[in-house]
Amino acid sequence: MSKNISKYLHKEMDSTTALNHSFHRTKIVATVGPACDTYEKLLELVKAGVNVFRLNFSHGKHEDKAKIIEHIRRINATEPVNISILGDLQGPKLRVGEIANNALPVVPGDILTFTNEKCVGTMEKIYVSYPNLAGDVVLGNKIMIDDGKLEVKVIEITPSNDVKVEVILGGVISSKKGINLPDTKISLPALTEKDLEDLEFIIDQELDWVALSFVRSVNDLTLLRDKLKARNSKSKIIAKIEKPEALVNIRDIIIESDAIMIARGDLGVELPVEQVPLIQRQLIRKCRHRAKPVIVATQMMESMIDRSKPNRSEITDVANAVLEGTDAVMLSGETATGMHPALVVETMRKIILEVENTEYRYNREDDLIPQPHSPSFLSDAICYNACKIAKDANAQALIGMTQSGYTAFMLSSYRPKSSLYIFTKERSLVNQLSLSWGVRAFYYDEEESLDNIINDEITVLKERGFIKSGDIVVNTGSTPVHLHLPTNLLKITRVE
Ligand SMILES: Nc1ncnc2c1ncn2[C@@H]1O[C@H](COP(=O)(O)OP(=O)(O)OP(=O)(O)O)[C@@H](O)[C@H]1O
Ligand SMILES: CC(=O)C(=O)O
Ligand SMILES: [K+]
Ligand SMILES: [Mg+2]
Repeated sequence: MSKNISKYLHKEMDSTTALNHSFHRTKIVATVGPACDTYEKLLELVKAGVNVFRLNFSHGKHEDKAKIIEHIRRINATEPVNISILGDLQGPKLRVGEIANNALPVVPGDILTFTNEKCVGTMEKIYVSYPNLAGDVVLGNKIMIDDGKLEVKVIEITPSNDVKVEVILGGVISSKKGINLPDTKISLPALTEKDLEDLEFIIDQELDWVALSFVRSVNDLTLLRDKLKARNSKSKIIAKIEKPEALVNIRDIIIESDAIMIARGDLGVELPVEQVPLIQRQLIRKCRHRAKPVIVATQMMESMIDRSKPNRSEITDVANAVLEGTDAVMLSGETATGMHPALVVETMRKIILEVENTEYRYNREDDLIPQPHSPSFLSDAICYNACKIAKDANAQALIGMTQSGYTAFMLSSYRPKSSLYIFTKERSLVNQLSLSWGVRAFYYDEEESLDNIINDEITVLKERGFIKSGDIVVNTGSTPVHLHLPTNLLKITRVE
């Protein structure tokens, strides 16, 4: 064992031993809001099983977010966990302004007028936060309000650039509700002025993941990537899939992003909602093939916002997402504004564990083989065969090393039955990998020799009780160590 091993033994361990619950391999993302934004509440959620906290920049102020970030960092510093933080940008989302008395009931046949001049919304006029609405829509276009709960149709564009619409599906319009224009090409930039300000904050705060809403093309991602690079940010990018345009370009979008979120809320408004289940299934498959983490989001446990038990359909939704092989499942209003944030997380974790502990179809090396023409074919072949050998030898653990994260995401993408431990000297990755299926990450920066490194890794895991004498473990690594090459080595060991 190399001399500094003890320094790795104090903190960089997974949450399971210390928090005394079994490790769920499908990760849980929870949105932070007024219902859970104190230190105590956040800690409670972590203990219930949260791996990643999402800060939604569509709501709330920077100063409140800064406090939440401080709380989460304190939890990471004092508890044996590596909770990741995800900043979710609002993106080019249109919203109505303030509505008089926060409620405007409308019925089919009513005529409304959308204007870009600020006003309190009434039957007379409703403010929409988008100067080019009249320029972008054409007669007959549908406009959805409040995630599609209400629907209107464009009947007139006035000389003063107001948009008159007829109500098709009635309901109550309240302040600040989102608007979707499924048949209109919006001419808003991928990163609005608000997004750019929020991004500065996200970079300053060194958040682990930044999610870009309403991604339409690879260009949107390149724009964000360049902004991050310009400031030497290590934040990784999540492309939120919630526009039909994204589906057309999905191959390139997956390749260019670090992870994908299936944002079913807006997605189900932007295209026929009955298409969402199969899109979800296909996106998860495609992401696994490209070794990119994927999150299933929105309304997973919606009824628990104000009830203490989920619907049967929600339980089945979470279970099916796990069976489809998603990396993570996400909670929004359930934890942000709901009545039972910790109970929702705990319930979700139980559903995940039940499926994971009884369903062994994870190892999927048969349906994912390395592509011989890929630039990373050689290291892909190592990862593929590491998983295959781990399965054949019934290995207790698969142990990978990574600097870019690539090997971790690749090993994880096979959803191996063996436990997956990742060692990295890249501090930012230790938290970032909390999003990735099955991964438990450790900080480790020795570079003496690969023999020592592998010995250390096995020792750390043995000291923690993750593996014991007689267990078989499979290690991946890279040699010569000091050259930092992509993964090129595979070793199988019986633990002494
Ligand atoms: N500070 C806050 N952070 C997050 N959500 C909040 C906050 N305050 C209130 N909420 C409410 O909690 C719910 C959170 O759900 P979610 O994050 O999906 O919001 P949304 O507006 O539907 O999402 P998006 O803008 O990403 O489409 C929303 O209904 C929102 O109104
Ligand atoms: C999460 C999100 O943005 C959505 O579901 O639309
Ligand atoms: K958002
Ligand atoms: Mg959305």
